[in-house]
Amino acid sequence: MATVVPPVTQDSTGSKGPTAMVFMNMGGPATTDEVGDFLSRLFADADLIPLGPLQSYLGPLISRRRTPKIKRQYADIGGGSPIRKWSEYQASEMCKLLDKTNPETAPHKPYVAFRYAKPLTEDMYLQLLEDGFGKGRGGRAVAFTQYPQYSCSTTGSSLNELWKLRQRLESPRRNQNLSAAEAEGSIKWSVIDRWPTHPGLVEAFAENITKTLETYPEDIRDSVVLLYSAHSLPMSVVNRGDPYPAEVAATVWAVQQRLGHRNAYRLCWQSQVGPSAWLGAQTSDTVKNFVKKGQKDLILIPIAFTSDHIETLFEIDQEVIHEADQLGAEGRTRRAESLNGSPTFIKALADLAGSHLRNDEVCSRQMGLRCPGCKSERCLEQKRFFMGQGVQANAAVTL
Ligand SMILES: C=CC1=C(C)c2cc3[nH]c(cc4nc(cc5[nH]c(cc1n2)c(C)c5CCC(=O)O)C(CCC(=O)O)=C4C)c(C)c3C=C
Ligand code: FES
Ligand SMILES: [Fe+2]
Repeated sequence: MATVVPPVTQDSTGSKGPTAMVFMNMGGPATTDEVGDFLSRLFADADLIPLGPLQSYLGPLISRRRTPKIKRQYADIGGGSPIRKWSEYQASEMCKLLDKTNPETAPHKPYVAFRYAKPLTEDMYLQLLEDGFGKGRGGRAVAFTQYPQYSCSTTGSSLNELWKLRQRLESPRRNQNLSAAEAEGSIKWSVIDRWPTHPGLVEAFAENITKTLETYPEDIRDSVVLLYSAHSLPMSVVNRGDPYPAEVAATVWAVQQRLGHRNAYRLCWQSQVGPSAWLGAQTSDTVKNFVKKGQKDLILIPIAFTSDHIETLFEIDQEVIHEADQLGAEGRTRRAESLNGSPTFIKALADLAGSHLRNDEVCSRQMGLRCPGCKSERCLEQKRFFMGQGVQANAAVTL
């Protein structure tokens, strides 16, 4: 494989570098004016919201109808989502650590690829090519999902999009401008597809929970109930066999173990949208029930997202906790801080990425296995592509 023309000085380039570290996530509107575009991309995504043959008609209709309400929510949390700020910070701090721990793949260059907001996956890909990756010169890039637990509706959707753009921008079959030789030297992708029980992630959650526990008087601290809250899934996705509910539960169990099971806990699910059946118990009902029964000392812990977003800043802080107070919680229902800029969390990201790079991993074995109820050709093709990128090329890709 040809090497990339390094975009930085030769001195800092290791024998296998440079390496692009691409943080994948859903993204969020940076300003209230971007809410319409964000929702229209979200409702156009058949991997997240399958609307059948009417997707291109119904998607824009539903997104236009929801825009005013969601705009107000972003206005209430300060006018936009902080996800871009946190993602860029986390990625660049992680790359600084990797340059020290993994000099052979240095320099590590941070990129962010969002599914529904800027910078979009396409913006990231074009930037990679402009920076000297691909275009016949090869180079290595790691698609690092920022969802710790894998769902086909989140990480799966981002990987399908990445695979689609790779076909469009680098495949000789789709792009007549590329010769076969150039395609030979296209970007070598690997994927960090899930990390629900990474010890550093668990430590970072445990640290933030402990900080919040310490705001309660010592004599009642052990009787505070920990309410882990994750974005829910439609039951149709759960019943298809999506891995997310089991992986979220694995994170919760690992954090509970790290905390020594000193507090009782429940895992509950938030943010369901629309009239269909979603996985419960719902976070808001759970809090209301506990408070009504007299259990007011509750800590809400967002467990499936690594930075703040409307679901923490609006739904938990302004709706759920407000409701608890109205029912008499007297400020005793609180929220643990999101991971955001936690140095423990950033060290965990570097540790995870560092061993992925050192071990030349392609993706997890688990990624090859499709959901038992999956009928999507996109999933099949995407998995074939990413599984076939390296030494595991002949590993079971799936039916
Ligand atoms: C791990 C996190 C998430 C999963 C799993 C997830 C699945 C999922 N979401 C929808 C529909 C919507 N989600 C919306 C917003 C939204 N979703 C997540 C995370 C997960 N979603 C976040 C963090 C956000 C907010 C983004 C931010 O604040 O920056 C929305 C838009 C908001 C709204 O209209 O209410 C929709 C719609 C489905 C259908 C789904 C599983 C199939
Ligand atoms: S929906 Fe899970 S693999 Fe396709
Ligand atoms: Fe969502």
